[in-house]
Amino acid sequence: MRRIHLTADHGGYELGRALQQRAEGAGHDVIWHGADAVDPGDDYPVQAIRVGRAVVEDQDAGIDAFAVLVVEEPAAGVVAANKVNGARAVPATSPNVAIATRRVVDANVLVLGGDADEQVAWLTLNAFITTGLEHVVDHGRRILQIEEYENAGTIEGWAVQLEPEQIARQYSE
Ligand SMILES: O=P(O)(O)OC[C@H]1O[C@@H](O)[C@H](O)[C@@H]1O
Repeated sequence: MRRIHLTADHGGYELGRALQQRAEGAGHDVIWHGADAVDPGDDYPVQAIRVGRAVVEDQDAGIDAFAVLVVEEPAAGVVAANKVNGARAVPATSPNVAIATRRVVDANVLVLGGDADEQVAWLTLNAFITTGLEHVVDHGRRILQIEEYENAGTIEGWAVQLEPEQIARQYSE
């Protein structure tokens, strides 16, 4: 069971709701962040940033959480969600793509296209939430560099100087 912060704009509303039902049926702790209905006037940045913030806050608190955003054009949602410090938002059109994003960059926000096949989207979501980071020393160091830039505005400092065991320890904390 995982917490899933789920949201969709009018470009992904029907698929978002379908995924909500499936995820709840599978026993996950699903938090729906809107919209409440198809609203052509809603804007994806609000929802993208909302779920980006929610997943980062949960992960900082040690909660096993992910975010999923469904919009018409995934790239738009990815750009918006990645403005949140600590959010690593990626688009994925298949389980294999989702697995790669999790292994390499420990992505925490999955952005799906509203016209995706429901079953493929569900399998993609499941692959995303059940795959972990691989090669923690190398991949973790690079993620720590991103976080260093987010927090300090530089990648010249501590993250690039860590020893492998420090990276593994730091990343697993
Ligand atoms: O309703 P329109 O503006 O045509 O398209 C909305 C979609 O276009 C992009 O902003 C987002 O992907 C959103 O889902």
